[in-house]
Amino acid sequence: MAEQIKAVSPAASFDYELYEGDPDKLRTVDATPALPNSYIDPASLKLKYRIGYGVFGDVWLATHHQSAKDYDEYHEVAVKILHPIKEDRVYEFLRKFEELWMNLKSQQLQGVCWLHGISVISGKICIALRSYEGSIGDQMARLKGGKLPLPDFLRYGIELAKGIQQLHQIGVLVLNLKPTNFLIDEHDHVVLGDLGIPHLLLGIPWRDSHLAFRLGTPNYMAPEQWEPGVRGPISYETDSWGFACSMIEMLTGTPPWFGISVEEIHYAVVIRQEKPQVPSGLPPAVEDVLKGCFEYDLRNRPLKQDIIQAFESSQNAVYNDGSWSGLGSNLYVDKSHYSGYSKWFLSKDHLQVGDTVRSRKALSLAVNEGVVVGLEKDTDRNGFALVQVPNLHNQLRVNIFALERVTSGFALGDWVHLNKTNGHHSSLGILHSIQRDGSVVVGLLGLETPWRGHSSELKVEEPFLVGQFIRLKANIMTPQFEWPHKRGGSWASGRIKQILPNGCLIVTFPGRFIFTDEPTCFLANPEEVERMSFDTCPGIMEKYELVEDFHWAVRPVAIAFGLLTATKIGTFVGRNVGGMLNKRKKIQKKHDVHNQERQSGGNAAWLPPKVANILFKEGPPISNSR
Ligand SMILES: Nc1ncnc2c1ncn2[C@@H]1O[C@H](COP(=O)(O)OP(=O)(O)OP(=O)(O)O)[C@@H](O)[C@H]1O
Repeated sequence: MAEQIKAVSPAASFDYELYEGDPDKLRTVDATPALPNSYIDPASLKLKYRIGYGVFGDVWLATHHQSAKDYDEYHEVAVKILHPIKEDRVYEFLRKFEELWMNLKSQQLQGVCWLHGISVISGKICIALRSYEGSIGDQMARLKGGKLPLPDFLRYGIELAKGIQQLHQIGVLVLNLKPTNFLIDEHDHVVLGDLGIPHLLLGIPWRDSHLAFRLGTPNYMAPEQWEPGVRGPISYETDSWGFACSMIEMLTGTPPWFGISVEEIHYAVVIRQEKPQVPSGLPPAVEDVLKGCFEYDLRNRPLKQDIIQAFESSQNAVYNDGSWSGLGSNLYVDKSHYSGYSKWFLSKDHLQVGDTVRSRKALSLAVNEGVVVGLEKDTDRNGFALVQVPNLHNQLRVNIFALERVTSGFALGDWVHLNKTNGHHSSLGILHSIQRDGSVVVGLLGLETPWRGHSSELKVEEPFLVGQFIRLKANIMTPQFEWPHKRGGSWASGRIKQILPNGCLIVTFPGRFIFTDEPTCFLANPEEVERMSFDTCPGIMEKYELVEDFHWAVRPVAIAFGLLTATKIGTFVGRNVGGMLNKRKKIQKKHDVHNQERQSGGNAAWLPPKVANILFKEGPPISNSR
């Protein structure tokens, strides 16, 4: 494949000359797939001038010449010229693009920009789009303060959310949502100008190894987007984060994390888990849904449907001057979290009559397993279900948020193990979704996007829980992630602080004293660790070591306590032994005195006679030996 691509990619440094070779060379070698339908002959594209540049490449204005027997047309197009990718991967990109192109042509999506096709010029991928009036970014640049008025913000927000939803429906993630990628047509409607270029580039490296590949533009990237194989997977809710970042910029005129370096953004978003600030004064439903888009765990974020609903409900309540009546928008303001699940998480799965259900694990409700026999109104958000529980005469009326659906023995959030293991990624992960037909989506460490399969390929595993103590399994010599040692050189034991959606564990080591410049949290592959508990620790030493792992202060305190105890015992023993010796000495002395008295005739010369009489009233017979 590399040979064919080389045929269309002379290694000349790119200026804006067109490829002059034979595009048919792409299909010369045996078994090479034919040129994709979306392929544009580079000779038919005439680049005019550059109109923009970004993270993934430049945008040029160009003309696209199309001719056949009965027509000869020139279209003005915008050509996105990507940075060069590895030559042997160009065909892979063309194939992925073709899939997208076919989907778009068959679906006629309204909310996304019109694609003319794709070409390869001087070895660079060129995506030809319809030329629009400009972008929202351009419009903002012309406005005072760069802020859009609230009615425009809501209207564009709805159109964009619908466009994103359409792309999601054909399985495409945008991953590069930002105002410069929102294009405006002649009727002032907005469409998505980036149809998931980062998604198409997933796993395809740049030719220039110095060019950092990022799955998006840093200011708008969700935490899982920075390293999806580690903190992923990326999924539809990843675009909710990017959408909310863009909305904030449209409202305030400033992108989130403005003015700070890429490294600092990464540290703030991924490590410190900070969220962009949502401006106040918005209709409550919009504020609520935007805040929901910044949940660290993507499963807790709203989907596009929720966003559209919140924006539409608020649109009716907003006047042209930007003020809003508050009517209609309060309906959706419910900030409740059920034991760590956001309402967005809970509303993703709708119960139906006939579903097997059980209480959510974190709740102490007594429904082990039952069947839904009835649903009350408004079950999407806040309804109640009637549940028939075996051996119970009456049905239970339970808030639907307190219940989870169980299908083939699995429920959302279960820890699961793939029956077939694969060396490329972990086989232990977390169930993100299960349909009633058994199709499942699982988050697995090492996979950038969710694993999709059937429940018959999984088994339920004992869950890891936040707060649990863990250690590396004995057979792990080189863990996937850095793992600290104890002073003696053996692996330290840690405590689970957080569990990522792919099962990757964030672990702290409270038994280690941390110096300011040392990391406090470490990552762990759940397949490489085992749980520790007092009961399973075999000996008293192991139990003590577990206690030491609770806090770094345990050991010094234990040593201090030991020293104190030793000192006390020493003092105690010392005193007692000393006391006994003293007593003995006294008795001895008494005897000596006694003897002396006896020897001195019963009267100590130094004692008054009365006292001596008392002391020695039972004294020995008086002798006068001196
Ligand atoms: N199809 C188009 N029609 C008209 N103008 C366009 C089109 N595509 C892009 N532009 C213009 O080019 C500008 C920059 O687009 P470009 O996509 O290069 O920048 P970016 O979005 O910052 O980068 P990237 O998408 O690489 O992250 C846009 O703001 C817009 O003015």
